Amino acid sequence: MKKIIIVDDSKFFCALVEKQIIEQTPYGVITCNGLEEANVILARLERETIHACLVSYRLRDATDGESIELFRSRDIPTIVLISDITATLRNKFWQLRVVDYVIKHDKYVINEIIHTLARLERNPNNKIVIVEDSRTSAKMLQILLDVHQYDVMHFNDPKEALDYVKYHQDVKMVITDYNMPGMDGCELTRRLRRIYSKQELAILGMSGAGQTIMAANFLKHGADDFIIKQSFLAEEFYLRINSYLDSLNTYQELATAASYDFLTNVPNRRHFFEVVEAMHESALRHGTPVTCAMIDIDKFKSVNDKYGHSVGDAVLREVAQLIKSSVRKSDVVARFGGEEFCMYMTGMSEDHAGDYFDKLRQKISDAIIRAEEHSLRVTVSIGLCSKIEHDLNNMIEAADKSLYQAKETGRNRVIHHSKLIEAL
Ligand SMILES: Nc1nc2c(ncn2[C@@H]2O[C@H](COP(=O)(O)OP(=O)(O)OP(=O)(O)O)[C@@H](O)[C@H]2O)c(=O)[nH]1
Repeated sequence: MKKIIIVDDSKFFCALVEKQIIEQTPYGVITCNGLEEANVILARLERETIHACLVSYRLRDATDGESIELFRSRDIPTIVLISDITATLRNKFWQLRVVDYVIKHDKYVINEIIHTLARLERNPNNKIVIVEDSRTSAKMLQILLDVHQYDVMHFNDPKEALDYVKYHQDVKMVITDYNMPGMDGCELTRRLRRIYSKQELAILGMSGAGQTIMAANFLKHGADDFIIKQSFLAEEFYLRINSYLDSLNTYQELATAASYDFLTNVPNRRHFFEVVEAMHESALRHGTPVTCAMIDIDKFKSVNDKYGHSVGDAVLREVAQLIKSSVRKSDVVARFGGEEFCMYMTGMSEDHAGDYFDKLRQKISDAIIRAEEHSLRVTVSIGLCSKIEHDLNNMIEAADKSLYQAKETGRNRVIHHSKLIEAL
């Protein structure tokens, strides 16, 4: 487990922050009450085991930020704790490349610290693309972004940047200069906005001083913000970048939460139809074989009755996991409600689909599910439909009918709609 090192004179403050970090983050904590102790502890630890440190600017045995220099000399992301800020200190902090400073007004400062630590953890997954043909300016941005642990890529050529961002949906932000060979920053912004909305990608325009119209130009072309290269404060830059990326991440988390089932972490019914309707249209156009499957856990009520609801939940999670681990990337599986899952797959013949789902049924019935102090097995019944219909709902209905017959004829079996015994 990676560690956060706290260096502060007050044992009370250290204990308070330690408790919150342990409760709210995946990190362990080491506390030190002065520079001397911090030196001893740092000598004992490998750099890779330290996630970040919280360091008081003024300590009894180091009154002028010497503790910050100690941690920065080992390249450890540093958050400074301070009672007041001045212009001189601000300058000093950014020269030392600290992640942030936090003013110790009251106990709510701890929320700010946790927030900053969470952001540091997330940032390696936040990819930022810099598009800038000036080496000096690109280097300066890279250094600033490295302090906050962002995943940074640099392009001199806007066309190459456009191609890269087009095919890499994990890029969260583009920071682009205006004057560049081949395509200016506003044009690049306009083209990127054709592909990505503001909820998917943040764009920050940049240009040199004296181009007052540039801010309006960039914003008009779809940028979220604009900075003047030589004159921005590092602190202001971080505040802007972090605020855009925080909003983007929150939006994406909400979108994921709205599309995924909370318990099993597979897509929900709504998301299933959003994705599958487009796939179904394409399959109809190209004559691709498709199969719809309804998968339902047998006698699931008795699992809840015998072991309790939380074991029932664990069984649902495990079955979802078994199904998910069997599907191909191109298949879509969703929880339709209760103990029922629906699956849509393309490109498999009816016979193959029968074999495939029989293997899945077998895999689930063989699995020993461990939940709380219990070990149990469950079976599933599966109904299939491979007769392509214009209306996707008709296929799902046919798969559902087959599932009903699988249940009626003994459960733990796969029934294909083409083999339905209509009398039942
Ligand atoms: N633990 C848990 N149980 C759920 C959840 N959603 C639905 N259920 C339970 O799933 C059970 C479904 O029971 P039934 O519809 O009678 O079906 P069954 O017992 O699986 O019987 P067959 O489908 O006929 O084999 C009910 O007891 C529901 O309360 C859930 O999210 N968690």
